[in-house]
Amino acid sequence: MKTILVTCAIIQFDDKVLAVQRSKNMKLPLKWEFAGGKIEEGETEVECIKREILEELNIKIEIKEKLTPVTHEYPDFKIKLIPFTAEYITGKLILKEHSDFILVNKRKLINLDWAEADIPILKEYLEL
Ligand SMILES: Nc1nc2c([nH]c(=O)n2[C@@H]2O[C@H](COP(=O)(O)OP(=O)(O)OP(=O)(O)O)[C@@H](O)[C@H]2O)c(=O)[nH]1
Repeated sequence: MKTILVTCAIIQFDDKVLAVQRSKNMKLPLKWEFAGGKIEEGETEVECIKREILEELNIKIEIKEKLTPVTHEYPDFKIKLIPFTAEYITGKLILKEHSDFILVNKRKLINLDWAEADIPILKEYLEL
């Protein structure tokens, strides 16, 4: 099975963190994730995550740190999910693809129904 390369960003807004919910017509419907998307040809990981965040959320972010990538096999596809921590810089948050978002205290993130590939990332982030 081919592995899809996907970046995602854990975006901090002061003391809160952004999580977004996939819409019911996307893959992994209604699961929570960190915004991001597939790396395009000729693009670096950092270029990808900044582009995806602008496209999906209409905001600009500053990348802080790369966390450990996670390879995960779903029943019908396999991804390598490449996480970054980031900080919100500017722009009004507008959801272009997702059905919902939440800004929560880091410790409350664990209560959401996450896409499976995100669980190890969330654990690493909670230990930072
Ligand atoms: N952006 C993002 N995608 C994730 C995360 N966790 C995770 O399993 N994924 C999966 O990675 C895949 C690629 O992300 P994407 O956002 O570009 O995909 P997409 O919905 O446009 O895919 P599609 O157009 O093929 O349906 C999705 O199938 C998504 O389910 C995450 O935290 N962020």
